[in-house]
Amino acid sequence: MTNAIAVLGAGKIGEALLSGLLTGGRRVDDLMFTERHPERAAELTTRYGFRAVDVPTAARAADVIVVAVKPQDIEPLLDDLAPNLDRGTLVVSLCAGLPTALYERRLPEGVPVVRVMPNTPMVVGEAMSAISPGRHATGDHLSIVEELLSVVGMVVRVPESQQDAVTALSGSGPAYFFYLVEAMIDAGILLGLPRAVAEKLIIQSAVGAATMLAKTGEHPVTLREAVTSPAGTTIMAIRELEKHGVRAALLAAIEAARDRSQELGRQHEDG
Ligand SMILES: NC(=O)C1=CN([C@@H]2O[C@H](COP(=O)(O)OP(=O)(O)OC[C@H]3O[C@@H](n4cnc5c(N)ncnc54)[C@H](O)[C@@H]3O)[C@@H](O)[C@H]2O)C=CC1
Ligand SMILES: O=C(O)[C@@H]1CCC=N1
Repeated sequence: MTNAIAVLGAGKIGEALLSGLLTGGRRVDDLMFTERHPERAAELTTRYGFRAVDVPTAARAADVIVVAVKPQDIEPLLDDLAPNLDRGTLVVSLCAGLPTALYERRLPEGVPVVRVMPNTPMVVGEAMSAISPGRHATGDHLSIVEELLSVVGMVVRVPESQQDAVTALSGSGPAYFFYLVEAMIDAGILLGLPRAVAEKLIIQSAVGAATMLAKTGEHPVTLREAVTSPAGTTIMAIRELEKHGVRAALLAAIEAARDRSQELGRQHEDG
């Protein structure tokens, strides 16, 4: 088991990972972070007891460095990290779009890098994380990352060439479900239901449907067909969804997210 872990950038994902590792049995003394906003750093230290450190301390003390800043903030962070990093330290990037080659170019020669695309259900231990090795990452490095992330959800290995698609699908995916739930609650309001009732009905339906998908192993089409009675209510709704191009909208939306992930990577090609 790796010992010390440092998260660089303790925002939503950084906090979710650190708190998940703590809940999963890691010692608080082995969990540290850097954060550019002092109020945010104080908040995390007060809430969990994690140590706020600077980049040189993180680089010296940690076996694994997890980069969790926005892709747009990566350049100054790499400037800080490069002169301090030991080539044996494993670097794990959670940043959308950023290729392992960027880190390999900017950090000491031979540093192992693993690219990860997690998602926010990490806060409830239900993340979906996809991991890919960079040029110097071995099977052992992948196992270390798998062990770390399996505490906060499921982990799959994918080739790095698939990471932009993964980002569009599962990285952003929770937002699509939240958007759908939000719209369905609005529909409840349209039909005259009290908001609290509409919320309860839709959220439990979402939980139930997700649990059926995860537990029965049935194909989504089979599960939908079981709800769709001949000349019943569901088929009337499905006809409207088809008429309004919801399926095509989803395909186009996810393609746009994939394109944006690729673009974020290209913005750092000369870095
Ligand atoms: N939010 C999401 O659903 C997901 C985010 N990601 C990726 O995770 C990364 C973090 O995303 P969020 O947590 O949502 O962003 P966030 O904005 O909540 O967190 C980023 C944190 O990094 C800090 N920061 C920025 N530059 C820094 C520096 N040089 N040193 C120390 N701290 C610094 C910021 O103050 C902020 O607290 C992004 O690269 C994003 O692409 C990946 C999967 C899902
Ligand atoms: O929207 C974003 O760029 C990040 C990456 C995946 C989910 N959130």
